[in-house]
Amino acid sequence: MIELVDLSKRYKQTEAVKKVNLFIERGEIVGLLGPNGAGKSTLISMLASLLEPTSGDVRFQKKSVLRNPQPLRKVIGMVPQDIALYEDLTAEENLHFFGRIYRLKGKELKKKTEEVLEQIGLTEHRKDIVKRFSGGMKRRLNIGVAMLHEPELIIMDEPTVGIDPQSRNYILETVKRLNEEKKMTVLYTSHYMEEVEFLCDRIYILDKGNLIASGTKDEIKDIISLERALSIKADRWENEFVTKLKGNPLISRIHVEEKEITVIVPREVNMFSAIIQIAEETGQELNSVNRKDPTLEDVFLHLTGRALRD
Ligand SMILES: Nc1ncnc2c1ncn2[C@@H]1O[C@H](COP(=O)(O)OP(=O)(O)OP(=O)(O)O)[C@@H](O)[C@H]1O
Repeated sequence: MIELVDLSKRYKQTEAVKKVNLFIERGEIVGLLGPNGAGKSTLISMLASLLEPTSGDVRFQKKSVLRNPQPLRKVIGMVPQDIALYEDLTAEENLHFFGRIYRLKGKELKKKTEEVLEQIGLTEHRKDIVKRFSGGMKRRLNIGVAMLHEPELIIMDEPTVGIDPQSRNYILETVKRLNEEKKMTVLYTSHYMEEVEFLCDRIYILDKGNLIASGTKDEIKDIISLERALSIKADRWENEFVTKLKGNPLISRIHVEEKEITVIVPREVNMFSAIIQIAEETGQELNSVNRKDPTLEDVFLHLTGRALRD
């Protein structure tokens, strides 16, 4: 359906996107994963022909859209990161307003508005002023606006940032449902691994403007099949314990959080006893040491040496 070919964007000093190649097939949910500043917003703005690339091409049904973006624009619904709604209007009034921009009117506009309110779970709040909505409700309405003209492809730029868990789940379920029932193709960007793992058929991982991995979840997790991730848990860390782990030559990657340390080690090495020994030597009390099934988060740590949300 859509193909990006060697797509790049440079803003003065910053190379925000570097020669990215990516494709989206009809009916897929594709995840674009990367930490803040990785270039996700820049990439999807170029894909939606809202931003001109420095070089490379965007193709829709095998034709370049750079000179002729209209056919692509017609089938795209874009959910921006920033909420774009009229705060003093009700949910329904907002949908009517944006519906008219999409040239919907009369009975059709009414019908689409009702359908969208139902899909985003805001039917009961249709007459409420948006100003009084929670952050999560506003986001849901923002998604509703992008769905009014029944886009074939919906692009969502981190739609769950800064909202409560309940709204977040609601949004994730809605995306799944739209894909299954309406056969909507979805490009979903996020820096939350678990969202992408839950939703997406295929995943692209972007870091500092470069695509560093792509494939199905299993393919991506296979990247670290020669290694394994171990989780070490404790209430607090002794500095010396952490220093010794960091200095251990068998540990290729380490990520330290308040109560959990994740280490990546070669598959054939039995690190359990070594970790317990280091703990004994340094007076570190441990709650547990467990082998973890690799998550996409671990893959990112493996590939970049950094955690996604550092
Ligand atoms: N208009 C702009 N002018 C100059 N630099 C920019 C502009 N927009 C983005 N950048 C830079 O390009 C890089 C990629 O930014 P982008 O917003 O695409 O990343 P992102 O992955 O979407 O991150 P976030 O989740 O924080 O939005 C960053 O270094 C950013 O500072």
